[in-house]
Amino acid sequence: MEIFKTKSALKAFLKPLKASGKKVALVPTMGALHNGHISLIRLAQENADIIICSIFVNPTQFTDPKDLEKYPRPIEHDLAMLEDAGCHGVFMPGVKEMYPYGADENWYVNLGNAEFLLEGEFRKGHYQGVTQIVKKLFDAVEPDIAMFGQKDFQQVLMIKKMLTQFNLSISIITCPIIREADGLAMSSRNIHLSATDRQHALVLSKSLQFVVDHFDEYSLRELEEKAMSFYKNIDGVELDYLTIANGDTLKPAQSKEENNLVVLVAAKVGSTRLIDNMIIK
Ligand SMILES: Nc1ncnc2c1ncn2[C@@H]1O[C@H](COP(=O)(O)OP(=O)(O)OP(=O)(O)O)[C@@H](O)[C@H]1O
Ligand SMILES: CC(C)(CO)[C@@H](O)C(=O)[O-]
Ligand code: BAL
Repeated sequence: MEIFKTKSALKAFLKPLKASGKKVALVPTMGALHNGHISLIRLAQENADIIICSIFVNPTQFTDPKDLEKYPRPIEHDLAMLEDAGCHGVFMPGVKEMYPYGADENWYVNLGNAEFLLEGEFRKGHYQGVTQIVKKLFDAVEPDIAMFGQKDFQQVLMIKKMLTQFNLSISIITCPIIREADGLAMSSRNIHLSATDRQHALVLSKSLQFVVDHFDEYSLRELEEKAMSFYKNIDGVELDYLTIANGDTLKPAQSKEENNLVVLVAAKVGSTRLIDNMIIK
């Protein structure tokens, strides 16, 4: 497995492989890898010849400086996991390599109204940061396909909008959410959960599962109310949103007859903010 710190070294590695017709997949991450990330690598292997994983904790998508500061960075462990998984190359640039003129670049990606809903409401400017760095990673790798997790449901929509704006023909593959045995969605931030938080965090997947399991029994708003009531009286858990939304617009669903429905949640558990979602249909 090769490690690249610069775009030019990465491009030099990929050039002959692309020239010989190899299909390249990019798996963008912020490191602190877990089995959710490895599932993205595995799916990439089924769909491409050369797998590049990027590890870059992108400062511009963090709206809370403390969140950025304490984001886990176990790089030796990450590299061992990627080597084991059979990844071909790891791109781990420094901040200067990605933002040579400073991180406050003054450009804008038109992401439509959904940019400002859900995560966009609680993390202002987050999706500008995400889509700008993903555009830079796409420019560096020029992959045929790129893998993203359904766990960041809104992120996938925003990245598809960015592709449209820049007329990029990269195929985006959305990978299912990998969960711990008890239902908690794997996340790099789970490491910050205390033993009590870890138990309390199960409320996210349980409330989503309730909506999926009881979808035929109640109205949309009743389902949301009942799922939100799971969060009452749990010490240290603070719900940001729980909504049944249209999976294309992310606006609250208006009818159970809509085709693409998803239930999404974000909550602070102790000092750790977690997100999760389940596709209803
Ligand atoms: N449990 C999971 N199952 C499938 N994909 C996942 C899972 N967790 C993260 N991913 C995906 O892995 C990619 C990299 O995510 P990232 O490095 O931010 O990890 P993370 O676990 O989501 O961390 P955090 O949520 O704490 O930022 C994203 O496309 C993300 O959606
Ligand atoms: C896509 C991404 C790597 C961009 O920094 C990040 O948002 C993530 O890990 O989901
Ligand atoms: N996985 C999403 C990246 C973030 O929370 O910033």
